[in-house]
Amino acid sequence: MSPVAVLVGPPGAGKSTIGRRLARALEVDIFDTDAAIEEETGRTIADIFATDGEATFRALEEDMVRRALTEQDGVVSLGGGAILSAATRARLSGHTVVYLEISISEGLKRTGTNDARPLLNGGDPKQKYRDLMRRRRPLYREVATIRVRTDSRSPARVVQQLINKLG
Ligand SMILES: Nc1ncnc2c1ncn2[C@@H]1O[C@H](COP(=O)(O)OP(=O)(O)O)[C@@H](O)[C@H]1O
Ligand SMILES: O=C(O)C1=C[C@@H](OP(=O)(O)O)[C@@H](O)[C@H](O)C1
Ligand SMILES: [Mg+2]
Repeated sequence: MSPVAVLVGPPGAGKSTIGRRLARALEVDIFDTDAAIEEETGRTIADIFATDGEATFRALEEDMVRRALTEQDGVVSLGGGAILSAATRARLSGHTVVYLEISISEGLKRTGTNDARPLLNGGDPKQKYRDLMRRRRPLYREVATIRVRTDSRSPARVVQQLINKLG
């Protein structure tokens, strides 16, 4: 089994939202690795970060992505930091991987100020998002086979663009 598309990109790019809508449009299942981790552990991502730390979350995430890539045949949405794992990047090779691109200013607007994304909490969110993009942009580009810009595009238009590109 292999997903029809795997969505990657920074927080706020729309991986979860576009994943759901794309799956509906293609009439396939959606599998969001963050939601699956929360379901399997019975805990929120924020709680895992706060109690066990980022390294524990990354290990759970790496394993969930590994299973998703072999067990799912619909749309798979990853968390924004999943591509930090070299093993995950290697496993993405050969898959249809969509990089949902977003500007820093729009990404910040979409993630806003809430507790759902522990990585952007505390300190200066703008600086955090900038640092995150500096480190990750080359990794998103490395794994992507398709790129779609999401700035000033409604979710419906992003999905339409994506369907055109997926062919
Ligand atoms: N193309 C878009 N235009 C405007 N808002 C969007 C778009 N895509 C997603 N959003 C909004 O941005 C927020 C973050 O989206 P989400 O799908 O959770 O992103 P991700 O999973 O990549 O972090 C949500 O409130 C969502 O409704
Ligand atoms: O960028 C990151 O490191 C993270 C992004 C989150 O997912 P989204 O990208 O769906 O917000 C979630 O996996 C976790 O909070 C860590
Ligand atoms: Mg998400």
